[in-house]
Amino acid sequence: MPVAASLKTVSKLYGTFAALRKVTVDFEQGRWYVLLGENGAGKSTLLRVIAGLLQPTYGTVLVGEGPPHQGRDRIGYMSHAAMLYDEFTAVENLRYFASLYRERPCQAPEAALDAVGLDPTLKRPVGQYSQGMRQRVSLARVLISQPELLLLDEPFSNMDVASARQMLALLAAQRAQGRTVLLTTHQRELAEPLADYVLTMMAGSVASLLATETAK
Ligand SMILES: Nc1ncnc2c1ncn2[C@@H]1O[C@H](COP(=O)(O)OP(=O)(O)OP(=O)(O)O)[C@@H](O)[C@H]1O
Repeated sequence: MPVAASLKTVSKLYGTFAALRKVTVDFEQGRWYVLLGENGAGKSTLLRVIAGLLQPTYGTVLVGEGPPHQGRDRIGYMSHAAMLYDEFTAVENLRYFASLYRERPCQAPEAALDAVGLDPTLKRPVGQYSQGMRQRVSLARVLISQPELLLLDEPFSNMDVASARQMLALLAAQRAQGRTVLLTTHQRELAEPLADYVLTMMAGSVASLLATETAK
């Protein structure tokens, strides 16, 4: 099975505190991983290291064949913070983000919004959107460049269950197209039924990596 991302003895230290401790794990291409663990277990740090936003203190991270910054265009990262321009409409936000990808064909902003269940004709700036709507725009921002590796940090944290389920269906469609999804959540009952693997972190280490029925 080809590997989308791989970590070898990766540690991330803040002073003497280890947010990640000697993490070694391969993420197979086209699979869906749910990352679980208590607050502070290191889930966000793991995603940020794979996204190339954090440099590990020790160890090696590969995305495909190379380091994360080489594969940057192939990665879609969605953090807790929405990373949107509040004074712009959703279409304007997406048009701007799409313009940052020079080498990569992007979806039309309207199509990306439609795909996440938002009305592309809304003229309100996203600063006036509800949190759930902002998260949909964030997901559209991530999906617009059609990345092969999706790193999603708590994508449904402020959503109602119906919206979260819609978003999960959308992500399932991404996976069906061969994309790899790594998703952290505290709502395991929502995401776990669709996942191939459940990775549980504890105090900066991988406590377990278990295949679900879906993976078999
Ligand atoms: N810049 C930083 N400086 C010092 N400590 C940090 C820094 N960033 C993260 N940490 C610490 O590293 C640990 C892991 O944080 P991380 O955000 O990866 O956890 P998490 O599993 O994603 O938690 P949550 O579920 O609360 O988001 C935490 O104890 C956090 O306080």
